[in-house]
Amino acid sequence: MSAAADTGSPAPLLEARSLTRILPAVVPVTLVKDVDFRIGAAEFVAITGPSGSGKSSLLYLLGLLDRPTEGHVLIAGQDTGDMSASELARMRLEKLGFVFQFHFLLPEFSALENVMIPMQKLGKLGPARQKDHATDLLASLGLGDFLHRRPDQLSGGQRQRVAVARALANSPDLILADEPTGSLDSASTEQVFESLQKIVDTQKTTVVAVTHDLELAGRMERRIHLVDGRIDYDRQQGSS
Ligand SMILES: Nc1ncnc2c1ncn2[C@@H]1O[C@H](COP(=O)(O)OP(=O)(O)OP(=O)(O)O)[C@@H](O)[C@H]1O
Repeated sequence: MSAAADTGSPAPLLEARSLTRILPAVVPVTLVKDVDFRIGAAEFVAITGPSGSGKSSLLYLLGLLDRPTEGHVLIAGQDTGDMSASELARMRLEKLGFVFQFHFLLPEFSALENVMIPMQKLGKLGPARQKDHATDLLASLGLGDFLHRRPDQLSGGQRQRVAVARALANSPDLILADEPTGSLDSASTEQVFESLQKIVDTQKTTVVAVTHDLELAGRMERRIHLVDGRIDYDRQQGSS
């Protein structure tokens, strides 16, 4: 049953219900334990916590890149627990965008071509419209003069903004970012942060970002703080 049916109100965009991930081993490793939250549209949320507290593991579960041992991830009220691998892949392509600490751009392709790749995979737009859309996205992130540069011809901050544009290519409802500014200097960090904030403000896309940077996390509207795989409710700030 969807969250919307439970409450009569619109389902949150992203919901974790008693989310738990335990790696089976002689001594099982608990990565995430009993995590619950609801995140709405156009929220900018930081996931913080010490090294090894489970931030990346949680993001992988939310991004449908890993499956929980117990509990549920709901996206727009839809429980992803019963979905097949191909249904999960489709949902990732249509509804989610990913940005990682390392940009993972394809080195032999230009910025424009890299941003067009998710559109080609989805197959909803023809080549001319893919190109127009990729051009608009890159221009909106201040990269209008760098469309035809390959990743090795861009600065770290520019590469990461191309990665943000690529994450936006299929107009996802939700961007999941794992340390998106982790390898950048302060000026590039600011540019990438402002790009993400702009997406939230203008496109009403929700952004959930793992970060070690507490100053940056403090500028996001809400923080989910993990300790040993669990939410530390004393340090969680913003709506729940
Ligand atoms: N495949 C694995 N096998 C064993 N332990 C693992 C595995 N993956 C993660 N862990 C452990 O699970 C815990 C959570 O890891 P995770 O990467 O989610 O933490 P994190 O908060 O993102 O850390 P960091 O801030 O250092 O990136 C850590 O203690 C880590 O060592």
